[in-house]
Amino acid sequence: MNFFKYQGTGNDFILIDDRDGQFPATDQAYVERLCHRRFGIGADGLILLQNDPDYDFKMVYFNADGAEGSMCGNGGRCIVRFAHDLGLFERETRFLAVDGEHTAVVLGDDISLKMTNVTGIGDRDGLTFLNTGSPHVVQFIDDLESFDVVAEGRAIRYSSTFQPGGTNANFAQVIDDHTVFVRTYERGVEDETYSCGTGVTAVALVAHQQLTMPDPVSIQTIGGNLRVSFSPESDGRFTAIHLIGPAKRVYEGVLTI
Ligand SMILES: N[C@H](CCC[C@H](N)C(=O)O)C(=O)O
Repeated sequence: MNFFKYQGTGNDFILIDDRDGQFPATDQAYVERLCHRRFGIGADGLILLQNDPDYDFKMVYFNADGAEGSMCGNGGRCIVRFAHDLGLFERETRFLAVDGEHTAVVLGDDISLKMTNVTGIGDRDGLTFLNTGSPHVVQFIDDLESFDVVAEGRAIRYSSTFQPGGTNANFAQVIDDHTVFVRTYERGVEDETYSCGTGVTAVALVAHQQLTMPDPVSIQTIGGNLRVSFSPESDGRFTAIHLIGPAKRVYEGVLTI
């Protein structure tokens, strides 16, 4: 079976064309092994591109621990690039993911991915929490470079407040009046990743609501730059949310395990 490796701002994924439905998707240990950086290909997650009768394709996303995850924004941009590379559409696409319908547009090196609407930004035991397709805590701090993202993120991820599912944890530092630097501890990878698409989306919306940062918000991550545009609604919801940034094929290979 062939596989492809893609990355979006350093969030890296194994992509498999599973339109024939042959991939053993229920074998969690196998997916985990493929994502392992010593025993496998190495990736933050694995994504299947499957057929769907009503859409250009369907995205099935697994975290590096082999379990099916909630929505993945960078993975969403990568599978759009993959579908484009496979010739499934020319400029605009409509696909199905775990959180429902998404549309996306190819803009040169960038993919603009429409994210699910956000119902509001809440407070859970003093922590800012929202769901952008995946659950995210957002915390603004002053010196993000020297911050212990793994220790602090893990404490939030496993705190009783967010059980049983847990949450992703994002730490953000304001760079200027429209730019934020973000580092994320990802559930399911159980480590800091170079970038998290649903996470930076969450940070942008919180930066708008709490710090009046205007649309669009520019985001810096360890793996590169993203932009998030959105429409704030009067009832606290956000619509027309777009995550915009690069997504690239890195290599292709043949599975021998
Ligand atoms: N890397 C992903 C997030 C995956 C979500 C996953 N960590 C979970 O909560 O299941 C992104 O770009 O949005």
